Amino acid sequence: MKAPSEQSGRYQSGFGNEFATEALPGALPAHQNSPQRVAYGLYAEQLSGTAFTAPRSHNRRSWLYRIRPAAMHQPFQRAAKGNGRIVSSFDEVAAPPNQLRWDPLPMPSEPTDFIDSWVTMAGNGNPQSQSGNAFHLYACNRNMDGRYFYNADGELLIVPQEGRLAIFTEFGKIDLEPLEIAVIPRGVRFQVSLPDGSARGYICENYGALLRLPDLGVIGSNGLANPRDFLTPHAAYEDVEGDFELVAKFGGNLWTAKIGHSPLDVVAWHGNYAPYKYDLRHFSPIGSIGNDHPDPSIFLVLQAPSDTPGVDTLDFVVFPPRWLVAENTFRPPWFHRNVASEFMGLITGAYDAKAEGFAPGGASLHNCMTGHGPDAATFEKASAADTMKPHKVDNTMAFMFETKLVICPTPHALSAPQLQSNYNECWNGIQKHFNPEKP
Ligand SMILES: O=C(O)Cc1cc(O)ccc1O
Ligand SMILES: [Fe+2]
Repeated sequence: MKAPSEQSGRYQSGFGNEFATEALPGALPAHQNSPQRVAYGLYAEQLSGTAFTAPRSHNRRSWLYRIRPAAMHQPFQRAAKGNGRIVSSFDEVAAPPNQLRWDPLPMPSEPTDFIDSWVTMAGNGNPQSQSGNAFHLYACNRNMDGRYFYNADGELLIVPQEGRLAIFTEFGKIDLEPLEIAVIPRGVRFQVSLPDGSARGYICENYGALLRLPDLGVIGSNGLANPRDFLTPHAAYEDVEGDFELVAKFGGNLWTAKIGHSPLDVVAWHGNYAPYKYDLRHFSPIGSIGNDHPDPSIFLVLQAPSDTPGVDTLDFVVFPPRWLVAENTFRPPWFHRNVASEFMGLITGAYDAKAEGFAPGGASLHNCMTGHGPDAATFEKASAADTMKPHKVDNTMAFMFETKLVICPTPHALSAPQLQSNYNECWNGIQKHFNPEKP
């Protein structure tokens, strides 16, 4: 049998469960958290993800039984900010109300690991006030050998677009591929390797309330993202010593500390604060079976609520393969302006509102009250389509990070060569069809 650190991910199913898992039999203490002496000479340590006094329904914490406590490392020093393009404050440039769209990031020309490859495209709020979010892209081609990372600023929602990620966390191993997502909670240490040699995707850093499954209201007790499809790893650890580096993102800055052992040394853990993954192909969409295109809130996977009921600081929404059957209806997304701001990405295929120009790995930003919707080609096609026939939107997976907060692009995003200077022209070909003589 392989050593626990060499095994690939093994999972427990459910969202926010009270999980219990041990890589060695009897490593978890029974009926208590902090015995005088822990089995196997392990140290007990609590990791809290919410205030100690948070209501039970939202309270998240886990107990970790580890070879050495997390406190054991050299002092942190300020580190270069990865590739210099990680940003956590969003007031450097005035956010334009223009529609913005970017081509995919190219793979790096130099060996670059997951952490060093982040490019912040946009965001709002800041980690110090624990509100808002940042939207990053990554494109990397090197394993994090000897490097470990944690983010004190927010939980990370990782959306791979190309190439698998092997994420070894304190809580166990997550194997992630495009069309799956992972959430790494604030504070959890991890290391990313690239089984395919390179990888590209999107990261949402959520400074606000923890992501949770939305209420389903009149939909009932099933549908959308079902809790049993969320997978949390079983405990897995490595017991290795060496000249390693622990990188922390704290207060918007990257910090680095020497560490003489792997911090992925948790032999057993229990609790409800842990990383998880979810396969977007398991999403069970709800749609219109009569007429009219519904609001995109029907595609909500996870939400980070604000203090105002019904208003979120972050909604993660997917546009999965599905049948369109609404009759006498313009079936793609309609023209619209919202109070919410929308940062979109595409994992595979094409998005049904955009015939051209929105490439897998690319991104778009439509801020609050900025007019957008189907491009001219999509409008013409869908206006003439036969809606007596069902149509399958297939081989696609687009997604949206949507927030009540204005999304400010970073200076880099506004000057990047990937910015499409002619994006707004996709609406220029829209014809005037108005004829007061012809109802
Ligand atoms: O393409 C977009 O802009 C996202 C979106 C999709 C939809 O079906 C309705 C509203 C909306 O903002
Ligand atoms: Fe929109």
